Amino acid sequence: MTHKALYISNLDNKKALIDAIINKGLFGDLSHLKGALFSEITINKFIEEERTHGIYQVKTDKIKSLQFASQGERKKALLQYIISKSPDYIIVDNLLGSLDVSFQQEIQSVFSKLSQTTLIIQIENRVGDFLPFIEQIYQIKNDSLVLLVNHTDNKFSKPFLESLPSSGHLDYQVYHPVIKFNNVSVSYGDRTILSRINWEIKPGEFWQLIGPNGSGKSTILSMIFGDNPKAFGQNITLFGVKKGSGESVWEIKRKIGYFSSEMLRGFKRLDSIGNMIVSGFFDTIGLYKQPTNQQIKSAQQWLHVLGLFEKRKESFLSLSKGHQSLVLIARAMVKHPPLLILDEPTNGLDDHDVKLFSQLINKIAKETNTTILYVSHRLEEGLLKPDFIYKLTTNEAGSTGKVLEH
Ligand SMILES: Nc1ncnc2c1ncn2[C@@H]1O[C@H](COP(=O)(O)OP(=O)(O)OP(=O)(O)O)[C@@H](O)[C@H]1O
Repeated sequence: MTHKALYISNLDNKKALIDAIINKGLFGDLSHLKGALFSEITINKFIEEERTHGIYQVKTDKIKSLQFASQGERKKALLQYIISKSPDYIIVDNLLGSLDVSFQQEIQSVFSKLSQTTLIIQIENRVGDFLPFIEQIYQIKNDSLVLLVNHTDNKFSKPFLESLPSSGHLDYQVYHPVIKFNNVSVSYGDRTILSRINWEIKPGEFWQLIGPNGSGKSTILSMIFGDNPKAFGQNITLFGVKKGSGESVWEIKRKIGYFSSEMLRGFKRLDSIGNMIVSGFFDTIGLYKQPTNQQIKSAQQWLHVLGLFEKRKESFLSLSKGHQSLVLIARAMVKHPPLLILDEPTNGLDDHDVKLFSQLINKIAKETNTTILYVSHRLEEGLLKPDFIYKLTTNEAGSTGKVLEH
C-alpha cells in the first residue's frame, strides 16, 4: 500500500480533484474499494441532512448534533464515524485545520495506526501538514500530476509597500477598555461552557485567544460581536460602554472590523473588488448607499496597498481565496475600527496566501491604532508575536481563562 498526497494551492479546484481521485482513478482505480472522505465537505453534507431531514448520523457521547458542535468537535465526531465504518481508503482533506494542538498530535497518531490497514490519500494546501508516513506527494503542473520537490516560494517577500490610509485625528483612547469581561459565565442547559471569565483589552493591543476545541472561543466572540442572548445581563464593557446601557448591536458592530475564513464561503454575488471594500463603510455586503468622496479615496488607497487598483472593477469572485481574504480584511479595516477580530483567519488558505495574510496583519499592527483580536490554534511563522495571549482551559465546571504574557 503506497500512501499518497496532493499538494494544492487555492487556485486548484479541490472538489474536482477529489472527484477525479474517487471516480477517475487519479491515483489508481478505487472503484472496487469502500472509501470515506474526511473533509469539511462531508461535515457540511451531514449538517444539511440534520437540517432538512432530521437525521443525526454523526454523534459522540458529548455531541448529539453537528449543527451545535464546535469546529473541532465536528472533526473529532466525523473521524470516529469514519473509523466505525472500516473503509478501505480514506481521503483526508485539510487534516489539521480547526484542530487544537493536542488533537493535532492525537489525530496524526490515529492516522499512523490506520495507515497500516487503510490506504490514505491526503490533500493539503500547507506543506507542513502532510502525515509523516506519506510516501509520495504530488502537485498539479500544467494539468498533470508531478512529484513535489523542494517547495519554496519567496516571490512575495515585500508585497505591501504603500502606506495604509491614516485615521486622521481619531482618538482611540476614548474606547478604553475596548473589551472588559467581569466574571462572565455562560451555560447551555445544565452544561457550563465559560466559568467566571475576567479579561480586559486596552486600545492598541494585539491579542491572541487560544484554547482547546470546544472550550468556548467562538462563544466569547459571539458575546462581543454577535447578538448572543447569553450576553444579556452579564457584566461586559465594550468600547468604554457597559453592554446593555443603551448601545444597539449595530452601534457596537460599527466599531468592529470582522474577518473569518468562514466568510469566504458566503459570497456568491457578483460584486466588484472595489465595491467590496467600500461596502465596509456600511456594514453591508454589496453597495446600497452612495459613498462620500473621502470614503472612495480611502478605499482606493487600500486597493493600492493590495496591488489591486487596476483590477478594482473585476469580480471579487475572480480572485484567489488568498486575495479574497486580503480584500475582506481591507473591507473590515476601511472604516478605521477600534477593534479588528480575526476568527481562524488562515483556515483553508495555502502556504503562499498565509504569507500574504501575515504581512498584511503585521502592517496593520504597526501602522494603525486598531486593537487586534486574533483567534487561532496556529501562530503563523511570518506573523508578529501578539502582545498577549488569553488562554481558555477546559474544566468540567466550565472553561476558565488566564493571560499569558510574552
Ligand atoms: N447553541 C448551542 N447549544 C448547545 N451547545 C452549544 C451551543 N453553541 C455552542 N455550544 C457548545 O459550547 C461549547 C463551546 O463551543 P465554541 O464553538 O465556543 O468552542 P470553540 O472553543 O470555538 O471550539 P473550536 O476550536 O472547536 O471551534 C461546545 O462544546 C459547543 O458544543
